[in-house]
Amino acid sequence: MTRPAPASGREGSAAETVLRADGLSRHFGGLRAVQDVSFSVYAGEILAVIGPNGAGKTTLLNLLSGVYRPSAGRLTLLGRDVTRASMEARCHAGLGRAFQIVRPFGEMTVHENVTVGALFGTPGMRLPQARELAWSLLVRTGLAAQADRPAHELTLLQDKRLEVTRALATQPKVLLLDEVMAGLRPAEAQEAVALVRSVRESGVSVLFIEHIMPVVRDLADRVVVMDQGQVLAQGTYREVTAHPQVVAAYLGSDAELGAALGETGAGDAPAGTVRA
Ligand SMILES: Nc1ncnc2c1ncn2[C@@H]1O[C@H](COP(=O)(O)OP(=O)(O)OP(=O)(O)O)[C@@H](O)[C@H]1O
Repeated sequence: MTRPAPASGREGSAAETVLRADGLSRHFGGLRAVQDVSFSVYAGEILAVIGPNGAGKTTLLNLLSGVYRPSAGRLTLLGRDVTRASMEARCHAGLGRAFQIVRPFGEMTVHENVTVGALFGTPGMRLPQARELAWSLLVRTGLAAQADRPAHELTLLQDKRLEVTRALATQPKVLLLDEVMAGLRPAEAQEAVALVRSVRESGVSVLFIEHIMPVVRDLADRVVVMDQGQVLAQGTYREVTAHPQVVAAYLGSDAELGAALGETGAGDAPAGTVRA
């Protein structure tokens, strides 16, 4: 499936759909944590998923990566139905994930940690090849100087770099990021933003969950807003932050985020393409 490229400065060419959710739902007993969620991630795109606490963002990420099976709906990765596929099968099919809480193998070196990611991500990859791939990725993500240090010695920002590098070592076409900016100081968050941009430049699409609105504004080509398990709006940052229901959802739940929305001057923005 193709459509015009997202609003990211690459208009004029058609963009391939790399990940497509159709009517994804996940219920826990009577609780509809995710309800009939549909969206696409396009090649070369950075897509943010935002929403107030409890909106269903993490559950959605768990549905995408295969931690949970959906109660209903369908997930397509690079044209292939992966709705029932295991986490491992999704990883091998091109889906990578980096977690908010980083859990490297602390006693292993940084280079060994990434090598494990490479071996896991590509069945049949030989050790020398995995070590070489790990090294090239560490150079790219700015961790080469730490390559021989035990992972437990890293700073929080370096930990996050390692988490992203390990995920990249599985050679994904789409990378899922779960609040990777959490806990970072503003200057560190800027470095992490640059890292995510470089991931995209390397040809990997990115879907990220984030609470820090300036990061969403700076990084996302498009934004999917969730509330109470459903998609409230999707569009560019300006479009979704101009959407009255989005503003209401945030102001009703989180004053800080509401203020962040206000700071965009969103009331002036056109809301024409936002779908509620
Ligand atoms: N394993 C589970 N069992 C039961 N309920 C769950 C489970 N996981 C999530 N929920 C519920 O589903 C709803 C959505 O939770 P989820 O963690 O996906 O939201 P979120 O948008 O990621 O929130 P936050 O921003 O606070 O992390 C919440 O009401 C939560 O309590």
